[in-house]
Amino acid sequence: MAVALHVDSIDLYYGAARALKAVSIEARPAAITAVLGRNGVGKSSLLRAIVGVHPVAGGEVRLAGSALGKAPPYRRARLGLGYVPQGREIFPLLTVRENLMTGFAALKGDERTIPETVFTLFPVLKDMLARRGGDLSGGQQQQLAIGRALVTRPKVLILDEPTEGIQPSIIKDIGRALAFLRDEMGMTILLVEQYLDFCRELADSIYIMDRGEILHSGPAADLDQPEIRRHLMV
Ligand SMILES: Nc1ncnc2c1ncn2[C@@H]1O[C@H](COP(=O)(O)OP(=O)(O)OP(=O)(O)O)[C@@H](O)[C@H]1O
Repeated sequence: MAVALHVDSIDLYYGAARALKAVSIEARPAAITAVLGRNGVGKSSLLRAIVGVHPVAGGEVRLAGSALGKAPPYRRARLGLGYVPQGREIFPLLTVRENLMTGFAALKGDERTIPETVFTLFPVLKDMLARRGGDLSGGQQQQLAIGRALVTRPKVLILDEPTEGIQPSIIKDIGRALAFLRDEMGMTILLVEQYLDFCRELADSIYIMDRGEILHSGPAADLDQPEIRRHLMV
């Protein structure tokens, strides 16, 4: 069943520096929501707060209406949050199969299998199951990181700059995979990005962030507005 993710007015600090200021967003069920903004505006911090790897100082994250409170990351994974972190965080010395199996930690014993969808979406992973994660290209590692998140059977898939440093052909594969997960599996997807064209083609709705705050929200077509494009230029 498709579920929504709500972020209500969260604050996040690094020491005395406030990185998120009363940020509220909604990721609608079976839709792709993109958060855009320049370097350092707080996009990764927002995702880290949602998945519970950094504590919030105020506000609330709700999954399918239930507040997550102070639930640690492993519990959020069990409740249905899948996370693909920035930089992918593949284990370089583990094989592709072992990297995928690290997702089993979020599953009950009888659910510990790699879903066939992972290999349908990313056939290269099947060919490379016995290879070490560190031997894969950046794009293949990104596919592996998404595959590992899918192993946990997420209701909401959260991705931190999935196109960063990746060649165009693999960006297309990743875009197609995300569209399939939304359209055919009803998955709720939240991603942060700096690549405008990727978001314009793929996203249903967008948020624009600046200095820890949400400046604008609307349909992805808003990315065509000159004012918004100017704002996102580095
Ligand atoms: N561990 C940390 N300790 C202190 N400050 C941090 C830490 N992580 C991030 N920051 C600061 O918080 C702010 C937001 O960073 P964040 O990584 O969330 O931004 P971002 O929009 O994801 O940028 P990028 O695209 O570069 O990842 C920045 O000013 C950054 O320097």
